[in-house]
Amino acid sequence: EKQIDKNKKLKSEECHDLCCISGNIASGKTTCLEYFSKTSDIEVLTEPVSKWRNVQGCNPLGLMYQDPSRWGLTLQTYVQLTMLDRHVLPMSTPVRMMERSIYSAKYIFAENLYKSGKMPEVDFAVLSEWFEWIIKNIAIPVDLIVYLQTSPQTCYERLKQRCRDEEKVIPLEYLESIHNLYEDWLIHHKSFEVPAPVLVIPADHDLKKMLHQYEENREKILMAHC
Ligand SMILES: Nc1ncnc2c1ncn2[C@@H]1O[C@H](COP(=O)(O)OP(=O)(O)O)[C@@H](O)[C@H]1O
Ligand SMILES: Nc1ccn([C@H]2C[C@H](O)[C@@H](COP(=O)(O)O)O2)c(=O)n1
Repeated sequence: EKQIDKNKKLKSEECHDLCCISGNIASGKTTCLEYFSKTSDIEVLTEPVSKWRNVQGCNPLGLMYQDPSRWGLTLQTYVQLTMLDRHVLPMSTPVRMMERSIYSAKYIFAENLYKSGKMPEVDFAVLSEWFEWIIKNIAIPVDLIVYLQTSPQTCYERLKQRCRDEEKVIPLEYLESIHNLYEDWLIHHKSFEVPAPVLVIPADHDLKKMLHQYEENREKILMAHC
């Protein structure tokens, strides 16, 4: 409750809009953000994937895909830190669009590692305590979650096309698990509290149709505040 109060206070005082673009791996989040980045007065923050691939010369993303039981906590701790860093950056424009959030890192990716038996219980407990501490003590306001809803098969095809080295080992089943966790969280409300209203955009379509849908939803996305 305290957290909700804090969020409201921050929102009414500053009247800024934070919209998180969420969805499965390779669902088109970065492409969507690139499109909106051409609009003035919008700040776009993509996920800091380059950091996850290179922290002081090490590659926790690659290590996690090679051996999730050993490196899952390492990656997710670093993801949590870098996402928090994104959330607390002071806003300099009326609207910020951000790729995913600290919530999806925990509720989707950490949860998936744990539920699939690839993250040991003690690792999950430590990560969970960190997460709970953060959301209790630091205001992380989100005004809107835009969910790019895709089929896992579409993501699998786009993932192969993108061809990121670390992700070559990802099977379709992994994308299906991530998809189910997103659906349970944002559509069926069966898992965790959703921190903001959700706008669902069907995202299996070709780029032309996607850009058309972004235009159709522009107002809703940019005017989620106040
Ligand atoms: N609507 C679309 N149709 C076909 N390919 C797409 C579409 N949107 C994105 N892509 C391509 O799919 C890959 C993943 O897209 P990206 O925006 O990087 O996804 P994400 O940021 O969600 O991981 C990229 O190669 C991108 O060019
Ligand atoms: N909490 C997270 C967030 C992301 N990842 C992985 C998934 C992808 O391989 C990569 C970047 O995701 P994308 O922006 O392409 O959807 O990072 C993770 O393992 N844990």
